[in-house]
Amino acid sequence: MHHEDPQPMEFGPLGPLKGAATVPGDKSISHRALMFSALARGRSRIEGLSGGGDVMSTAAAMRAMGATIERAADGAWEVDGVGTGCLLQPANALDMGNSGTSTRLLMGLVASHPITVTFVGDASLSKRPMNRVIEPLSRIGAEFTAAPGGRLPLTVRGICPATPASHVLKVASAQVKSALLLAGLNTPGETRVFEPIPTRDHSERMLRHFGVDVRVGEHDGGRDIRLMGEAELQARAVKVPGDPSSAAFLAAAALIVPGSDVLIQGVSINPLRAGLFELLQLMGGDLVFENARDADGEPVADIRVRHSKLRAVTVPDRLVPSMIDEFPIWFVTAAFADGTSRAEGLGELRVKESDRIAAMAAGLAAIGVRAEESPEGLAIEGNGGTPVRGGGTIASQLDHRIAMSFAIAGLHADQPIGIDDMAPVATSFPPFRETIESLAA
Ligand SMILES: O=C(O)C1=C[C@@H](OP(=O)(O)O)[C@@H](O)[C@H](O)C1
Ligand SMILES: C=C(OP(=O)(O)O)C(=O)O
Repeated sequence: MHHEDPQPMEFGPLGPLKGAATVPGDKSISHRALMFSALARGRSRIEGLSGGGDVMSTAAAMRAMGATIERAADGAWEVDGVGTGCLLQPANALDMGNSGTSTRLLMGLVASHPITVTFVGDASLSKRPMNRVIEPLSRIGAEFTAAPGGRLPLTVRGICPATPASHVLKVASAQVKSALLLAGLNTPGETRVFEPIPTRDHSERMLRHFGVDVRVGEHDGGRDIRLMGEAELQARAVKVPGDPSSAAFLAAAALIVPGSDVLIQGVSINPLRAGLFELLQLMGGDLVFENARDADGEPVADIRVRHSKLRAVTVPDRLVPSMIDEFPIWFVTAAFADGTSRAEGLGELRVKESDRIAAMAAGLAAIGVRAEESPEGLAIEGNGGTPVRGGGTIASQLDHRIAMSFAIAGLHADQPIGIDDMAPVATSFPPFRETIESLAA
């Protein structure tokens, strides 16, 4: 495990943001592209993979279990996979860094292979709950030992052949859903997952792209997913679209900084990821999708965003899962709207890289924004679009999204906002600062 030196930084006004920008490849899709190509037999090629630290944790883990993963001269990644059922016993514990997605999906993959794997992670990841994956994976026969409360460090003893199961998700979590589907790949027969509330469906879409028999039915507002094991994945070419969760920061910046007009190119607008964009439109934000197209089964568009006068809004429940990672930057955006904005049903935010409700409430108070925390929500008093007071130093708590959210607030503040540590931003958006500066130039 590496501990990087903290990188304190200040963010103040930079002038209107103008012109075009791109964002790193989608983090969720990148994890899956690496895992599936590492499991396929033959050579896959991935274009647009995220270079963020979380995705590199997945790459290192798949290498440790036998895949060859190399960067080609043109920047694409080439992966030689091992074949389903043929993951190798890694020599050492797998270091998942800051990445919940890597940890939970790989726990599922390992669960149906005849190997024993220990997962470790940084201080943030070591606080996050893993029982949500341990419990259903125990039903297929895998065995676990974990730190108290079902946390990392954690060891999975996989079972082969595993017993196929039919699961009903207790939390709306694409990570739990995906862990169970990935366990199903090397399990004989049918693995079934019912999610009462639909979550991001990148695993289902990409498994089909790799030739796996995955069927999705809809009933009672939920989704019933059936996967047929033991699945032979076919090596494929994958194009990873831009990350909407990274684009969210640029879109928010353009909306709140007067005079801005920005085009964010090639972003995934998967309906189960695009909740924030719809919400910003509901608030009166001038945000439109241009040139909508398809990239290997994922919908993609360029997103044009201009500075706008925003109205406060109460977040409709139906949008919550499709903007789950965007709440920190939405809270900041709401601070510039006219009136008090509210969101409830956000209990999951308390178990992300930080407690994102508490971290945002504390940070907003520090920059002069009134916000009121409830057990599962936050209400934010907006100022109608004037600069926030700013000043102070934000504790980013090893959470990239907290750090980036307050950096954006600094772009429309009377006094610059200090962030105690911008290093975590490299987990998802390494060129964050450069991208903002290039739009301001
Ligand atoms: O499946 C995924 O790629 C992710 C699912 C979400 O987590 P949960 O499954 O915990 O909701 C999200 O917050 C995370 O950033 C990525
Ligand atoms: C929650 C996040 O990621 P993960 O769960 O993979 O750490 C995130 O990127 O906001």
